[in-house]
Amino acid sequence: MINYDEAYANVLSHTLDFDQESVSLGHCNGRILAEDVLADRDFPPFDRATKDGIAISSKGLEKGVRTFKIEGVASAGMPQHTLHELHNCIEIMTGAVVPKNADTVVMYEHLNIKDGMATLLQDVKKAQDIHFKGSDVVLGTVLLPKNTIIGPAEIGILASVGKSEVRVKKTPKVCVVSTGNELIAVSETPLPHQIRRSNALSLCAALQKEKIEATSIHLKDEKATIKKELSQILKTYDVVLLSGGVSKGKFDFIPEVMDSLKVKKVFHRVAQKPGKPFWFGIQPTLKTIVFSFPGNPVSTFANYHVYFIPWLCRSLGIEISREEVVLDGSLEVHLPLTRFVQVKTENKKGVLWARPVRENGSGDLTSLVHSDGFICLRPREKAYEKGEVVPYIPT
Ligand SMILES: Nc1nc2c(c(=O)[nH]1)N[C@H]1C(S)=C(S)[C@@H](COP(=O)(O)OP(=O)(O)OC[C@H]3O[C@@H](n4cnc5c(N)ncnc54)[C@H](O)[C@@H]3O)O[C@H]1N2
Ligand code: MOO
Repeated sequence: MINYDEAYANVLSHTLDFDQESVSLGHCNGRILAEDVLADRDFPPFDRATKDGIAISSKGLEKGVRTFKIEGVASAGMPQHTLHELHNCIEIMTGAVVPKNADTVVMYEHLNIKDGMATLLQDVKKAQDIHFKGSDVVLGTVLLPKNTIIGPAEIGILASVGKSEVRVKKTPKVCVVSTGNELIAVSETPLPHQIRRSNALSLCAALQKEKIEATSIHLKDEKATIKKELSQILKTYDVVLLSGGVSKGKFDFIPEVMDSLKVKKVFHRVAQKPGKPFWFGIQPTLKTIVFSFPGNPVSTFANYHVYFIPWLCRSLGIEISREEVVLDGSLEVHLPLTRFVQVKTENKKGVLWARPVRENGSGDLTSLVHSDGFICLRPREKAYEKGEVVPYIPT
């Protein structure tokens, strides 16, 4: 049995390199950018008025002009006007192009306008209230580097540089496979010895958060069926997430079937709780990665977040988030297991405290709704005390 750090390192050394695809701008939220996105023009692309008022030339000001004859009106969306006289002005609206020969804007509140003349009511600074061409960034600047996670702010930038189609990283094709004869469909009524299957639905929902629409399949604990189905699944998908059938039971066929399908075991069993019987491997010819999670709901859920999410981030070329919280309670961790403890976090005066939630073992899926993540407690003799900073894995 290997320890958590070894298991984690092994998982991360088997990442995949995903291809790229083009998706429409409206469908790229949450995806990973596969190209650098450059400014296709200066930002802003022209000298832009930032107030509604008048545009004047500072040369007129220098010559002592304080009352300006209104020559015309420039509104946003109009081509650039020209200011013809130093003692004239052009009324200008926010977002309009500052006229040629003008270099200063004065807002209406600082003016008295009467009979086609605008008089300054207070001192004016040259170049005020203009957002100058290229003052944010110049043409050719990298606005979004490759591997950026696309969110609402990024979509605004992509739109402004004309990307109606965006090159993004492909997400892996994932198949979620649950196993177990006791498991029935959600819509069925369980007999006393049966339970409704929930793990696959939880996993599919978690994958949706990563913009992955997984296929879900349930298999009975029959070796021949599992072998036949998995043989096809391995050929069709990049990643298989299994739940159940990996411990020591007489009907836990997954490790044996994997072996028969030439899926190379990277490791089986990790010194951790929950999720000790976790099996991880790769089919080298097909390059299919197999995460075979122990079936207890909390074990599946914890292993998905502890191992699969970092694996996905690394495969997609994005940073693995490493968070820390302050422990709000004391806990013992017996050797040699690393513990992933469900916690509920609370921000108290800018510090994120994590309080362990009440739970009843890895079969207790009801506890999962009371937590927002796991803290990772490596094994040590000394108990973990309130106030210690520990790694936190959000769920
Ligand atoms: N002799 C040993 N027995 C067990 C060991 C061990 O080391 N030696 N490890 C225990 C640990 S730890 C875990 S975790 C479980 C994992 O077992 P399996 O991966 O083989 O999972 P199953 O036996 O198929 O199921 C376990 C449990 O979870 C329920 N389950 C499974 N799939 C689902 C699902 N899709 N939705 C809801 N619930 C599910 C299943 O009904 C079982 O109750 O093994 C221990 N045993
Ligand atoms: O992997 Mo198990 O979760 O300790 O019941």
